[in-house]
Amino acid sequence: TIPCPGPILSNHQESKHSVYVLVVLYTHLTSEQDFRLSTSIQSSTEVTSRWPDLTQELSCAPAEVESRKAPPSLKEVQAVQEPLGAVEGREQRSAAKELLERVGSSGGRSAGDLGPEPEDVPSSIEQSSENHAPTLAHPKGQQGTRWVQHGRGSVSIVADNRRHGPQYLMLGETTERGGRLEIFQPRLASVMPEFSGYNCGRCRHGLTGPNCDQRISVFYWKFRHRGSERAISAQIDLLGARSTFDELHCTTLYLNSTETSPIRRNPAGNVARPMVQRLPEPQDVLDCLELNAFDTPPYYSTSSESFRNTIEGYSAPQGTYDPVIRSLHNLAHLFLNGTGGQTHLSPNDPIFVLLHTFTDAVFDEWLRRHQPGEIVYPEENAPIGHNRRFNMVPFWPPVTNAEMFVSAPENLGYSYEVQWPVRAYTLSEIITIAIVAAVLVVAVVGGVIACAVRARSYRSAEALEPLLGETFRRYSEDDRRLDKSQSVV
Ligand SMILES: O=C(O)c1cc2cc(O)c(O)cc2[nH]1
Repeated sequence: TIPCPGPILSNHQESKHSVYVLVVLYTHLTSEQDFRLSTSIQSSTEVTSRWPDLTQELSCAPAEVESRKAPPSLKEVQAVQEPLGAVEGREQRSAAKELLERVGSSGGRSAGDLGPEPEDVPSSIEQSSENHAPTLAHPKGQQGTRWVQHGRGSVSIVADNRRHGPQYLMLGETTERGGRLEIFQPRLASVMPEFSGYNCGRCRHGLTGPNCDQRISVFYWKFRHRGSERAISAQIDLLGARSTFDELHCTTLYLNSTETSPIRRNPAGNVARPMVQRLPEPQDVLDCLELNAFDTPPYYSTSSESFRNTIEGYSAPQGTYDPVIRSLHNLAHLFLNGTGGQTHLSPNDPIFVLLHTFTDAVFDEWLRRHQPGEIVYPEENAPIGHNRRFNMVPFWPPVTNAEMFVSAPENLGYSYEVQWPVRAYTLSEIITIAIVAAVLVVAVVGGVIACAVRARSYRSAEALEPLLGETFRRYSEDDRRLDKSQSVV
């Protein structure tokens, strides 16, 4: 029996750093009963939550995982994203408070374990006319992160009121109660650095064992050459039989669902969609790595010439957006043809981890090659949750997209040992190279011949030299004689 890959995995928003995602998820499981999330309204924009001291944890290996008190679920975190717009005017303030308190109470807060009590109560909650999201005004007219150190660290929650994109169509709709449906994006602040995918329990991230000197490795699914589908399918079968995966019943993903269903998989079996019967190839990876722009408006699945959208797989590998194309990450998902091909279920298939580890490796390689600053990450107008300072929902503790827009070896404590394929030359490049090489050969050979001919003519000139010298001497003697005679005159 193959174990489920950790808890019921949510694919609500896939992370760019899959390994990090795992760390966070395992961390969720390792949270002990003294885990607490104390939420209080520090101000309209701040909520402080505390984390237990987990320094006594031996390891974050899943085998040792025990979950006694769950951290807040996505639903609970989303409680603060509920429609503030459904209530209006003065009601908004108390509604905001209620929503935030609901997160606090559902997150395990208990008397005596509370973080600092609220100091400020929001003075106002303003509805921005420009933004989709209501603006929670900081009482002191500023936004900032407030840090409270405790064990693994505490977080403060700050609101980032930058505009988000219009992709979520439900927003702004009138609800049955007559209010307007809005999403309040809490945009939570960072946790302590060692918690952000770095300190997985007692040892540093990537290390385990009694002395923390044993390295942890994760495998990844590397895309292979054209025609490797059959071989790959056979290897995929090693991760569980296709179609009937009877021994592994994972809870289906819909939150709070208790239903279970087998994982299904039939790689390359989607005859109705031949385009997804093939896998991405190394050249596709190389092509997407060459894209310079991290993202382009509208920062969505329709973006063109965007590395993000290309590695995601909504563009051709060279970057051009085409609605019928599926490539790279998406193509691999759809190739699996079953649980792994459905956005809301795919993390339940263990192969998800391997695919996302490789996707993360490509992203990391792109960061290494292009060395972008966070400035290239869209600051606003990306879909909800995807602005630079927005949080990667549903991960908790919160981490912003900017914080994960960093190279793994230098910042996150892990690295990939991937041998990136070398780019094959195109026909026109081969012809150009051939012509240049031919011209060079002609030039070199011509030069050598010219030198040889010259050397030869020098040698023959030298052979004549004594004769010529003699002649000149005689002439000069004649001249001297002539000069003398002239001077006498
Ligand atoms: O249709 C797609 O492009 C598609 C399916 C699918 C499934 C999945 O789990 C993903 O993470 C992405 C994805 N894209």
